[in-house]
Amino acid sequence: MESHRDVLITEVALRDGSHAIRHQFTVDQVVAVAKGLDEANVPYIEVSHGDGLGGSSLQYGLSLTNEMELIEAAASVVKNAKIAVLLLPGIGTMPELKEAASLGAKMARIATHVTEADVSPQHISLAKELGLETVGFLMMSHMAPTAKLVEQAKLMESYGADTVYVVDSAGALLPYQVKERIRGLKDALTINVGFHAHNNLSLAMANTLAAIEEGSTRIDGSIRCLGAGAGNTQTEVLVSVLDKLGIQTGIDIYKMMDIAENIVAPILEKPQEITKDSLVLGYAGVYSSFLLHAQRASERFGIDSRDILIELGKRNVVGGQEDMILDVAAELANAK
Ligand SMILES: C[C@H](O)CC(=O)C(=O)O
Ligand SMILES: [Mn+2]
Repeated sequence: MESHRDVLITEVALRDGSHAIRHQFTVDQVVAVAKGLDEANVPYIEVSHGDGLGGSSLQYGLSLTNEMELIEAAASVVKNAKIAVLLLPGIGTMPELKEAASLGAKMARIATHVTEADVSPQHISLAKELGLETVGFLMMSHMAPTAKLVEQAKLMESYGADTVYVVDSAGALLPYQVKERIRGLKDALTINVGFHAHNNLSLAMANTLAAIEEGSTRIDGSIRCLGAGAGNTQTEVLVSVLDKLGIQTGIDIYKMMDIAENIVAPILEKPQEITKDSLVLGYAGVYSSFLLHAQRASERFGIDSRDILIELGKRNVVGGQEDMILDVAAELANAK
């Protein structure tokens, strides 16, 4: 029997968490996590390279395992959960989306920078043609005022998306800003509104609750906080908090705690915490997935990683401009 769910959770550790472990997921790890999440009755499980389909590259980081193998493996072990994939037009291609669907993906999340929804119509249409549940994912949502965000979300709705997400890629939004954005979308759209948080300012839970209060019914979390930067809203904590609030997710809390402790914690290269660098991501409004790249550039050029991140924030650098991390570090080193 289908569980009643007030809020539908998408677990993103097997995609956003890929950034945190340098895209080194193995098939065994993905199978163990996906199987556990399915048994805990998580409705959606996202599996891809951290930067989505086709992300494995020198620019974004090479994957240990071909993501299609990971998607196929996850799809083969889940009984009820739907496997989701992320696709950034310009990184992932239509053939890759078709391949992911043929391997068992049931949801496509088409991600663009918050002001660039107009690069997504073909990908959203294809996802719909393939029979996939389709989400528009507006990244770096802190960089646009609510009116702009609403305009862009309406474009995605007009292309056929079933849901549009406000994505706080940098973990830079404050609760009142989340409320304003979700309320704007709820007032203007007829489709579902989702929210994806990062915990760089320790606000992922507060922001997620603010989003739900304003009517967001699609929410992302990462178990054990396995996501870019300081991670996302910690899923097992979120389902416990929502349960206390009387908000049904249909997810088994004990099972989630056990998977977090026994399966996911050993995958983490180090425990997820808010380090000085992840704090600066949120403070400066820098894309969470830049964290490890900036730390590597810091070692290579002998520059404080915080200075690199602050400078990237001043330059309003967005996803896809990872090459700027090296440029900025080199410039700062030359200026020393
Ligand atoms: C490609 C990004 O990692 C997508 C995402 O999770 C975000 O913007 O946040
Ligand atoms: Mn993210």
